[in-house]
Amino acid sequence: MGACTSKPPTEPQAPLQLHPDLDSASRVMNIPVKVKEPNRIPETPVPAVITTPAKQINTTPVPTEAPEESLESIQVIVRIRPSEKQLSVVIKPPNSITITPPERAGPGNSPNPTKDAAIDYNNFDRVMDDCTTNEEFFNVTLSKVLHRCLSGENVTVMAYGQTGSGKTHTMVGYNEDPGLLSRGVSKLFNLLSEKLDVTVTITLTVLEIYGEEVHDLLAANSQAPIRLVEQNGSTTPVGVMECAVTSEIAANDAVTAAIAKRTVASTNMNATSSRSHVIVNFNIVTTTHSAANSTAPPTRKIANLAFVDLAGSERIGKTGTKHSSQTGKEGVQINMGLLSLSKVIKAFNESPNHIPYRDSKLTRVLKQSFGGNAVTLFVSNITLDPCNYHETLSTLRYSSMASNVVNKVVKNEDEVTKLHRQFAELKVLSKKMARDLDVLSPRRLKHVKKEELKALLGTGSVRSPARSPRARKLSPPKTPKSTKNLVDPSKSPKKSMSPLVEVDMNAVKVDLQILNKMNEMNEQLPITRNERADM
Ligand SMILES: Nc1ncnc2c1ncn2[C@@H]1O[C@H](COP(=O)(O)OP(=O)(O)OP(=O)(O)O)[C@@H](O)[C@H]1O
Repeated sequence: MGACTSKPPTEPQAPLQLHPDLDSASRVMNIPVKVKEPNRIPETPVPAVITTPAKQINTTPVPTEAPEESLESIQVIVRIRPSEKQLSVVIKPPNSITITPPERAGPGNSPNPTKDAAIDYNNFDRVMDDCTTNEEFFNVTLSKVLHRCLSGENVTVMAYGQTGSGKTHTMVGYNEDPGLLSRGVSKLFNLLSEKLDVTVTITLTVLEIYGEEVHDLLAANSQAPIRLVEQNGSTTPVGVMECAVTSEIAANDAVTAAIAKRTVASTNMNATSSRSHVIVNFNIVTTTHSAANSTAPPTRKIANLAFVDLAGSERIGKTGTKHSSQTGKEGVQINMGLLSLSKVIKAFNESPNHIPYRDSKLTRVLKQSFGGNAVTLFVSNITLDPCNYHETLSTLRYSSMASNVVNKVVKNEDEVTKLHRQFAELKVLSKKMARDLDVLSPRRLKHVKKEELKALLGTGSVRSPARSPRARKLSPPKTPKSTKNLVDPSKSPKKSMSPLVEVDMNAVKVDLQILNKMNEMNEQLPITRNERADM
């Protein structure tokens, strides 16, 4: 550790910022506002709304199957911030870290009770050491899952850890080394530029959770509290500004301007400490048209890409603030919000029947990312400075528990696409049903040749079903005469069949029941007689 060229941060770097129009003076505390060129990573000027001529469009029929649901654990990636003093650690790539406790855990901390007992964590998805650049970090994390947004899957990336551990550095970054946000936006637009058969619309919302208040950072009055409502199992903010973004530049500018309104303050632990949680949401609607059938409805997938930069947990004593000060009160509120998040994570491990999402605004807003419908990347930011030993252990403990949370990821489609899909499904089913019923109808059975029936029944020889002991055995006790001699198809081995009798045996079983019912009602008995006559 520590052999890399990146230096421990002595001077706080200027955060990635700031839009010239920023309206942050009233919210930013104790730090001067610096106006810089908005950060941009290499640009590909791609319009967000891409409409292609019909001839270039690929054939995409209406999907006839329900979207699959995949169960996926939250991916936890530990990132270590450079620091001058280092705890003794062993990192075993790619995913394990062992920490040896210091003799004393540092000023203000109690003596270490488990002296010399190294603590081993090996259930992370990845551990990235303090030499890792933002670019490398992006390449092994978000970059690998971003494409899933284009097929309608929600993706959340969130940074968690104590104050000053590098969450904003990871998420937002700096002009020279942009973070996951602008790298993610850049890659998203690059991916879209490669998709020629779709129309895409992207809208942006930016929320701040400050204490127990939710603010809309895109609104002119970003301090007006926003109400949350529960809708279809997830929490929706009411009346937030949605900004349509049509290019990478527009998206980055809008995000930079919004983040500049976030509340920050200077503490002993971090000169630009975030006093609120920020959630940047991109709502991505991808519409695919069918070139083969111009009357076919387009299919529409909807995904949410969320970047969550949490405020850091802090010990009021260490931050050098007073409980009664504004910064001290904010610290208490931040800790309370994070406590509710750790309770949610803990509940998945200890009492999964009740997950206390409703305990705070933070956990309500993040509900889909914990146990819900999202591919979640959980970045666990830590420092190895011995004086932060207990905080680092706590972060690792909760991160380890977070890796046990399983989400149900679905390819989201809009209501119209869903209805069309269900209608197409019904059509296929009803056709199949009609075909199966027709195969079993007395009229068709009369003409089924012996060989074909042999193949259908999967038997070496065809006997009169009435005389077959096997058939008798399989007949249900109260089967009406008319159908009791038909062999239960589920008991027959499935063999290849002639086209005439190409039929799903399970479907036949169901159809048999229907036939029985029909025969019961009509008191018709010709099937057995006809079969016997033919055989
Ligand atoms: N990987 C890193 N390499 C170099 N410097 C870093 C790294 N991570 C963090 N820093 C520096 O450490 C300081 C604190 O980082 P940052 O503001 O990202 O912490 P934070 O976890 O967001 O803190 P808070 O919760 O208080 O907002 C900043 O000056 C930042 O530049």
